[in-house]
Amino acid sequence: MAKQKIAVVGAGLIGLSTAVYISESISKCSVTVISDKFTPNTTSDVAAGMLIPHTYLGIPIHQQKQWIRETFDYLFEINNSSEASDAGIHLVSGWQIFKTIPDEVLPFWSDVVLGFRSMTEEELKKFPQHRFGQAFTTLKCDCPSYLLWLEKRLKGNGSQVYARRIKDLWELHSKYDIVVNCSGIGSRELMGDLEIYPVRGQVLKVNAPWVNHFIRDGDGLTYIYPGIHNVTLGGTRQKDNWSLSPDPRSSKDIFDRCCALEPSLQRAQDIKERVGVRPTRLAVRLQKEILVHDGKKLPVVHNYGHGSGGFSVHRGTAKEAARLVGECIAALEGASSKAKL
Ligand SMILES: Cc1cc2nc3c(=O)[nH]c(=O)nc-3n(C[C@H](O)[C@H](O)[C@H](O)COP(=O)(O)OP(=O)(O)OC[C@H]3O[C@@H](n4cnc5c(N)ncnc54)[C@H](O)[C@@H]3O)c2cc1C
Ligand SMILES: O=C(O)CCC(=O)C(=O)O
Repeated sequence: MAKQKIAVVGAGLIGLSTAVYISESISKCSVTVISDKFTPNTTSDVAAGMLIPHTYLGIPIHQQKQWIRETFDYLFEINNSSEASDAGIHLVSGWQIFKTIPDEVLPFWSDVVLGFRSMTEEELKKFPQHRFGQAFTTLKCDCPSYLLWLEKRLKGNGSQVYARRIKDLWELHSKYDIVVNCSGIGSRELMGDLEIYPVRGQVLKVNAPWVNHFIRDGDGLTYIYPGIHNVTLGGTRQKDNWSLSPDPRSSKDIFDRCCALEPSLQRAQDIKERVGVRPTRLAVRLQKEILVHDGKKLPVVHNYGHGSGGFSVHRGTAKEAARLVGECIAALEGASSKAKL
């Protein structure tokens, strides 16, 4: 039987990781990634890349936990291999701190990360404004390195990558059998999906190599995430704001908030401002849809709307998207053998 031709739209984290999963798990297909932007110009490049799960209110917790576990296990395996430095994956330990005791003293992902425990009184002395804290070790991606590594894996297994903006997924009908839509916030226009909205995030990337413990305020607004090449200082969460221009007042506010938690950051050098728009949705859209035009059909698998948590769940959602692609292939093969009878 001829190989099914799969087009993956989007070359951010979700498109590349989904394309890798499909190309490495389904032998009866060829994969082409089509995107208008690539690393270093995607939202995924701006992210801190921490595996710190965010809750999707529209998805059952057991499902989210499975995605997080699959992602953690996958990246931990890379971290334990000679690929770790190329892929930009490393372990990082630190603290999430709270001014008041949180509702979730034991979050649902506490047994996925490593060594989760409450902070001791001695540790909390570093943060006199905070009363409670959680200590754990998690994984972090250096985002541009990880995106390049995924792209290299794809090209290495014979997949194609093209630059092109898609106005309508139907454009792909004449050349491809199945389309996988990983266009992130682009799906608002591409699919007319008004359930997805932008949440603007501004961060600073600074040189402060002496900072190697992460610190996250439990309100989710202020964080210090040490990485391989720089430390990410955050942040902002501005709903319905599309602006990709850095706002100097936000930069000062972020810097001051982070210095209040880690005063040594006053000496940070080489401060760069970065902005991204989180593709936010109550639930990741992970489902099949059949587009129909003039009696012709095009199966589509959607995988978009990862909001603040794309890095934390990407391998799990890529696996689920690949499973749906497998179902589309089975249906296409079933239809073509029936046609031959
Ligand atoms: C400041 C900030 C910090 C973050 N930190 C973290 C973190 O620490 N941990 C975490 O888990 N998550 C984090 N996130 C969230 C994470 O970045 C996102 O969940 C993730 O990057 C979404 O990936 P994506 O591939 O869906 O989107 P994108 O990276 O935006 O990729 C979408 C792709 O689709 C392409 N595209 C769109 N429309 C079209 C079209 N019509 N035709 C062709 N191509 C199209 C784009 O060019 C792009 O290549 C952070 C986000 C921000 C903004
Ligand atoms: O929320 C965090 O701590 C990680 C960074 C992030 O996911 C974000 O800013 O969206």
